[in-house]
Amino acid sequence: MRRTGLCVHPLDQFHIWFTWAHNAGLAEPNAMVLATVEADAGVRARTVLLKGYDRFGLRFFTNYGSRKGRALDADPAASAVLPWHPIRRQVIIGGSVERLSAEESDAYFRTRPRGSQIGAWASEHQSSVVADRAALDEGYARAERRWAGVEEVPRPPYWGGYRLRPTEVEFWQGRRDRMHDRFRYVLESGSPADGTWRIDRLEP
Ligand SMILES: Cc1cc2nc3c(=O)[nH]c(=O)nc-3n(C[C@H](O)[C@H](O)[C@H](O)COP(=O)(O)O)c2cc1C
Ligand SMILES: Cc1ncc(COP(=O)(O)O)c(CN)c1O
Repeated sequence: MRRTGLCVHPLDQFHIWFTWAHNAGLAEPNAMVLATVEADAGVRARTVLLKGYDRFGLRFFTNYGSRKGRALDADPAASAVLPWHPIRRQVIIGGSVERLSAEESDAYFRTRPRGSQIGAWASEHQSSVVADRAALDEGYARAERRWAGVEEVPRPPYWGGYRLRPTEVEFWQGRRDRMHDRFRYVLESGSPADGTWRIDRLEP
């Protein structure tokens, strides 16, 4: 990797890499490990699916009442890792999240298969303890009956998206002898979409 070959904006560079990862046939190139801060439990990470991105940030969807949802609403700081092992690449994004608008969340929810839409209603309290599989299946059947005959299952009020607004983005390309290429974009001034980004090469 060469400094001169990098895009001025990290999300433009991300687009090139994401397209490459997609075309390389990786199983789930949009799977990203999202770390959040919890008031009493430190840091916690889990995988979510990246469902869209632009210069404003990266969008993912979840249950706002889940463990991650509550963590993010109390402290919006977050970091996401896209681990593209087969192509020896990694992207790390740091920043803070904001909720998407109801319209943006509605628009995405409408694209989900009906079964997943029902599932969101059945998993109202995502991340809380459930007695057993039977209780889950009953909940799914109840939600199915509730929306039977309704052509478009509405988005549950507790379900929607977040945008991770980047302030730092690192691109990592594995190379021989552990002498990897690493370039980090840091937002120096302005907003993520149209601010000024500094680019530094890092030691591997
Ligand atoms: C590949 C993969 C993708 C996932 N994508 C999502 C997602 O987009 N949204 C989501 O809420 N959970 C997703 N999950 C489940 C989460 O990892 C997690 O178990 C769940 O959201 C509860 O997390 P929490 O208790 O930290 O809130 C995914 C899991 C895997 C393995
Ligand atoms: C619970 C949950 N919610 C949301 C998603 C996001 O993906 P999709 O909208 O494609 O279901 C996933 C993907 N694994 C998931 O497991």
